[in-house]
Amino acid sequence: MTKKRIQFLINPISGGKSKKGFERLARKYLNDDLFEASFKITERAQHASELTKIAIQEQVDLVVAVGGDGTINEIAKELLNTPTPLAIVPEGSGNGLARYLGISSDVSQAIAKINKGHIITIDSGLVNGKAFFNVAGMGFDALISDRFAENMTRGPVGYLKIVLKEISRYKPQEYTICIDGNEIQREAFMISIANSPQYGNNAYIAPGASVDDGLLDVCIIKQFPLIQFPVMIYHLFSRTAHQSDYVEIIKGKQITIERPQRGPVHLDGEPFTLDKKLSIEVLPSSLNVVC
Ligand SMILES: Nc1ncnc2c1ncn2[C@@H]1O[C@H](COP(=O)(O)OP(=O)(O)OP(=O)(O)O)[C@@H](O)[C@H]1O
Repeated sequence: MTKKRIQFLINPISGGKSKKGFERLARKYLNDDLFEASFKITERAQHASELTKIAIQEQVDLVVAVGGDGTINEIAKELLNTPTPLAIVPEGSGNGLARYLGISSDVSQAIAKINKGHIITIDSGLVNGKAFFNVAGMGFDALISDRFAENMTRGPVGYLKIVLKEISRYKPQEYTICIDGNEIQREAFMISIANSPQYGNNAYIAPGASVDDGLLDVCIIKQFPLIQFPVMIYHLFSRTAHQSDYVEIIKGKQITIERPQRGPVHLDGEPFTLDKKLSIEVLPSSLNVVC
């Protein structure tokens, strides 16, 4: 039997965790009767995309993201609408998509899934032509991703520190939102567009979202009094965000959002600056994932 060629792409900084022993550990658990493995370490942002393009040219059978949602994004956007599946070894700070897909952060268990080779097809989303697979967002959400990217302390503690610093001075923005032809105006603290239910670390912004329903969940979070912050956090972690008076969730396929000016948007936690008008759409069944 010909062995499948598998390309591991390792983000050395994701999750603030050293991956020095990763290759040895992965080789220990990977079934070498089935796979011929190659390992590459990313050297900078977007390098995982470049390496994925090369893997596709070399007709590799499977590309593995060893990192968090940002690493997955860089790899998956190249695998989008190709037959080549993505596999994930969760090594990020939040691991939103991997947690939703039930992929363990334990390397032996994540590799066991690869050995089994069960593949599903999931939806993805586009914001002004840029792909996301977990959650995209604007407003406070995007500002935090921006700050987090510059931050030296990765992981949930670093994230929380930035949130606490920025939250008291953040001003909500006016948005005109059109979801499948229905236009609404909202003043919002932030808007998240969810393909899968959670940001990461089991913080569920869209408890009813599903990666294979052909829909995106538009989560509009209104400005809330600071004293309500612990209650908002409780809603996120108890999967009850939809029950909060400050959260409105509308499902849709074609979405446009217009804001006062060009500004930050995050795609799977990675910061970008995009136009004031955002065209968002779901790409149903567009990515194969081992899980
Ligand atoms: N060698 C490198 N040096 C610096 N940055 C890198 C390197 N390789 C990849 N990156 C960047 O690291 C960033 C963070 O990766 P990733 O999102 O996977 O981890 P995380 O933020 O810790 O996890 P999560 O997104 O699950 O919260 C990405 O923006 C990626 O482009």
